[in-house]
Amino acid sequence: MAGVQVKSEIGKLRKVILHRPGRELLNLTPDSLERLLFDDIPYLEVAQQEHDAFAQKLRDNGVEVLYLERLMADVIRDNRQVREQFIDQWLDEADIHTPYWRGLCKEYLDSHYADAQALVDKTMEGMALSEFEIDRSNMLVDLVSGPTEMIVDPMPNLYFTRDPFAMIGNGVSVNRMYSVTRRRETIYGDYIFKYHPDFAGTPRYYTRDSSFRIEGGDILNINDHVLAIGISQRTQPDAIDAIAKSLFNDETSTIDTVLAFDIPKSRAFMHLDTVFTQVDYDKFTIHPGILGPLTVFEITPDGKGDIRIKEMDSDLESILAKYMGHSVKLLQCGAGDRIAAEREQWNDGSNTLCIEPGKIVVYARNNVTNDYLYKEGLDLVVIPSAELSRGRGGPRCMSMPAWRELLV
Ligand SMILES: NC(=O)NCCC[C@H](N)C(=O)O
Repeated sequence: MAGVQVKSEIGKLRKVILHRPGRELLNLTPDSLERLLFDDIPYLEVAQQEHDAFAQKLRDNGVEVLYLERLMADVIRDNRQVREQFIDQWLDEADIHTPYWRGLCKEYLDSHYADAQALVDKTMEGMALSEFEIDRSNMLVDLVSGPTEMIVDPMPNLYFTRDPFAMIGNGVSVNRMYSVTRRRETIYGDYIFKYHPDFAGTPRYYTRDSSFRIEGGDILNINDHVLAIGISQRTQPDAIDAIAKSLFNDETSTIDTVLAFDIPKSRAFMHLDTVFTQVDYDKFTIHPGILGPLTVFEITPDGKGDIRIKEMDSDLESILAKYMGHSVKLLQCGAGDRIAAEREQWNDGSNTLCIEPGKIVVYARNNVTNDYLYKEGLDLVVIPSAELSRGRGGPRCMSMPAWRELLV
């Protein structure tokens, strides 16, 4: 199973990429929360226990669990040149204010982080001013900085491996992220898809240096011909035009239709998968809040290397039925209770990870939605969620499938 294969949202999951939350969460402070896209500070030890329980449930269901941080360490472990290149790129993008501090950071990494795994973990954790024991009496900027000042920000959102890159069929979109804080996350994917023996050579349909923003949470593989992408707070329509062209003109891709779902642009609905995920051949979870305002556009090749766009004028069920070839049922988060829907939506009640048709991983805390999904015949793999949910992402956000069995 070298390379990637993701031609649906529901085919039996065989291989997945996760990131175990690490010390980067310890560098969240009340003042940095908003900028770093968190609403509260998770208790790391418990978040790790919950994440380990998630990974174990996946293994118990026959899924090979790969960790982003280990794949990245594999890439640099025995390759001095790639290691140097990685450090330089990470420093270049770390928003370090002066060449003097860049030099100090490089020296610090070289002298303290010879071990590949320790180095990768450190790049994720960030660097605090307090780690450097140097005379700062000649630098006004350092003297006025508070003790929690970070020289390099942490990357606390890394455990949402869904977003920085996304598998589409046998290829990958390495994304340009919406926020400054998440932009550096794609460095890891870039290196893994360039240099890791299991992933090098995977066709790329989008690159991190593109002009427009797109995130993996907006990308849903409906089947091997149809891809759905959210126009959301995170993903710009221009990026969807670009990726559609790239998919239609690349002979490794079988996608011939992209459906662009125009969802409200807000934090509660940040990605399409925050409000809409497939759970079975003919079932989707959905947040009722998007049903009214949803507009869907169909994008197809025009036969001359460009694209043709058509606004769909039917309801979501009819649109999905048209492209899937059978009727579908939409299962509403909160089971029809609007307050439960909004509360559980905030904790990713619609953001399930399907591990085979009809079997989904869900957060324990969304009990109203979960009871309803259970009564609708779904097989639920329930995971603890007190701390993980503070980052505003659920089981789908916390996982990037690398291999799913094809549907028969
Ligand atoms: N696909 C997703 O909805 N991912 C969740 C990302 C949460 C993260 N705190 C963010 O705001 O980007």
